[in-house]
Amino acid sequence: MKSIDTKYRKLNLTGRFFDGSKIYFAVAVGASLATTALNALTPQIFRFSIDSVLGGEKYIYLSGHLWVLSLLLIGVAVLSGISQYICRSNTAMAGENFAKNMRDALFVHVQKLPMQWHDQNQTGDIIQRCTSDVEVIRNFVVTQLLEVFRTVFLVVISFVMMLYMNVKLSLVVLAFVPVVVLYSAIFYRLIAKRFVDADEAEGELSTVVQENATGVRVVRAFGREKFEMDRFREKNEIFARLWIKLGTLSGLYWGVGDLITGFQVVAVIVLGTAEAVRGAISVGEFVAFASYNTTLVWPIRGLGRILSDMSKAGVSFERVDYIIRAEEEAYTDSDRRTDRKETEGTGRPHKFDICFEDVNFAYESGKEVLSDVRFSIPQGSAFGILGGTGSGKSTIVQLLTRLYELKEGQGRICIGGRDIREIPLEQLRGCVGMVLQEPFLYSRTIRENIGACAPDASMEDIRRGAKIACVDGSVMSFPDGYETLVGERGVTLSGGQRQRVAIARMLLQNAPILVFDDSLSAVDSQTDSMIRKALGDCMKDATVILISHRITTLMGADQILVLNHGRVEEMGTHHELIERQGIYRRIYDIQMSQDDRQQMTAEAEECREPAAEIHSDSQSVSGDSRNPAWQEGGAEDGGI
Ligand SMILES: Nc1ncnc2c1ncn2[C@@H]1O[C@H](COP(=O)(O)OP(=O)(O)OP(=O)(O)O)[C@@H](O)[C@H]1O
Repeated sequence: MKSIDTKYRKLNLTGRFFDGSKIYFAVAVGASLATTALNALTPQIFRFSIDSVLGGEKYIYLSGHLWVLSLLLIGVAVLSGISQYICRSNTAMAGENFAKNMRDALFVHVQKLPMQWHDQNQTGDIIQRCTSDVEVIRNFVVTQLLEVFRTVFLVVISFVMMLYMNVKLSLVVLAFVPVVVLYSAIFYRLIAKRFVDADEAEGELSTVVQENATGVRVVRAFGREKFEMDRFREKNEIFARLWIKLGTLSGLYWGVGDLITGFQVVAVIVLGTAEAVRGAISVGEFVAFASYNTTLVWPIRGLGRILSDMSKAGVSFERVDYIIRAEEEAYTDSDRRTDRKETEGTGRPHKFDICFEDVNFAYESGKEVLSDVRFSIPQGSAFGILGGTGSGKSTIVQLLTRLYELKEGQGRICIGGRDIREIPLEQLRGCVGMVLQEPFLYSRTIRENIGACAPDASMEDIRRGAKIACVDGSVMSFPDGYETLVGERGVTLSGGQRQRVAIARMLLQNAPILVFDDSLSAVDSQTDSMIRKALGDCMKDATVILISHRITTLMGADQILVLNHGRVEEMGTHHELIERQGIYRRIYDIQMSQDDRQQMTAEAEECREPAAEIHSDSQSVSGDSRNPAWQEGGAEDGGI
C-alpha cells in the first residue's frame, strides 16, 4: 500500500514539474519514434540491395534500379537526421524546463519551511537535494524515459521484421530476451541500496566542504586545519569507496551482459548461416536479420542502465520528496486569507505594545528554555533584556517573530492586544525589524545590502540609514564606497562594520518594533553609545527591544528584564535594579569597576567631541532629542 502511495506521489510530482514541458516531451517522443522507424528501414534497403546482386531470379527486377535504393538510403538518412534534431532540441527544452520547475518549487518550499526543519537538516545536504538530485531526476525522466519509449518501439518493430523474415531465427533471439531482462532486474535490486548510500555520502561530503568554506576563519583561528582535513579525508574515503563498489558492480554487470549477448549473436550467426546455406533465407535477409539483431541487443542490454538510472532517480526522488513533503511553517487561518486588507483582526496590527503572558517554551530537544515568562512593553518604549549565555534571550525574540511557534498551553504573546498567532506571518514579520549578533550579509554591494529590505530606497535613504548606524564614514573610506562588494557573509567587513550595516538595513525597513539581539556587541562602547543616541533621535515612536550582556547598552532602557535560566529573575528600571541588590547589581558591580566608571566618564566626555568618522556620521543625524529613554541612556553613559 505504502509503495503504491509512493509511486503515485512520484508520478504526481513528475507530472507537476512537467507543467509547460509536456508538449516538448511529446514532440521529442514522436521524433524519437520516427527516427527509430526510419532506422528500421535501412536493413531492408540493404537486404534488397544485396539480394538484387546475389539473389538470382527472384530479385532480378531490382538490379537495374540500384540507384533508387541508393536514393532511398540517402532520403532515410536525411529524414533520420531531421527527426534526431527535433528529438534532441525538444528533449533539451523539456529537460531544462522540468529541472527549472523542480528547482523553483524546491527553493520556494525551503523558504517556507519552519526553523525546526532547518535545525534538523544540514545545509550541504539541502543544497545537494536541490541541485545534483534534481539533475539525476532530470536525466532519468527526460533521457531515459524517452529511451524506454524508443526501446519498446524498437523491439516491437525489429521483432516484427525478423518474424516476417524467419520465424525459427526469431525464436532464438526471443529466447535470450527474458534472460537479459531477468539479469538486468537482479542487477537493479543489487545496486539500488548502494546508490542510497553513495548519495548520502555525497551529502555528508558537501556538508563538510560547505562548513569549512563558511567557517574558514574559525578553522584557521583555532588551528583546526588538520582535524578538518582528517574529517574531510574520512568522508571522502567513504564516498570514493562507495563509488568504487558501484563501479565494480557495474563492470561486472556489463561484463556478464556482454557474454550473454555475445552468445546470442553467435547463435544467430551460426543458425543464420546454416539457414542461408540451406536456402531457407536469402543472403540479404540474413544480413538484414543480423542487423536487426544487433540493434535489438543493445537497447535490451541498455535496460540494465535504464533500471540502474531508475534506481538512482528513485533515490533522488525520495530525497527531493523529503523536502517537498515537509510541512511549511504553521500558518494560521488569518495567514491563509488572500484578502490582506487592514481590517480589524486580520491585517497588520495598529498598535505595537508587546505582551508575553506566561510563556513556557522548549525546542524539539525537549528541555524547557523559557518558564513562566511574563512582561509587557508599552509602545514607543525601550526594553532591555540581560541574561547569561543560554538563558533564553534570543528565544524570546524568535518567538516574537514566530520563527518558532508557541503551542497550545505554552502561553500567549500579543502585539497591540492581538495574539501573534492571529496576525498573518508576513504582516507580523513586517512589523519587527531585527539585527542579530552575527548578522548575515549577502555577497552583494553594501548599497544592495542596506537596501535589501527596501527595494524602493534611494541612495539618499541608504546613506541616511548608514549615518544613523554610524557606518557611513567607514563605507565612504572604501575606494568603491557603497558599491564595495561584501564577500560571502560579509568577510571583507569587520564584525562591528557588519553589525552596523545590518542596523542600517533594519532602519530602512521602517518597522515599528526594533530588536537588537546583542547587535552592538562588536562595536566599542563609544560607538555603541553614539548609535543609541542617533537611533533615539530618529526612532522616537518605535518599540525597542535591546538584548545585551553590556549594562551600559541597557541602562537607558525604560524597563530591564533580567533572565536567569529561562526565568524572569528581576525587572525594573536601571535605578530600581541597582537598588534591589540582586543579580543585576552584581553584574553591574563586576562590569563597572572603579576604573571602568572613570573610563566611561572620560568616554562620555569624548562623546561630546566624537572621533572623525563618528563625528561626520553623527552630524548628519538630524533632529532634537526625541526619545527620552534612549537619550537618557546616552546621558547616563556620559554621567557616570
Ligand atoms: N534551535 C534550537 N534548537 C534547540 N535548542 C536551542 C535552539 N536555539 C537555542 N537553543 C537552546 O536554548 C537555550 C537558550 O538559547 P538562546 O539562544 O535563547 O540563549 P541566549 O540567552 O540568547 O544565549 P546567548 O547570550 O549566548 O546568545 C540554550 O540552551 C540553547 O542551547
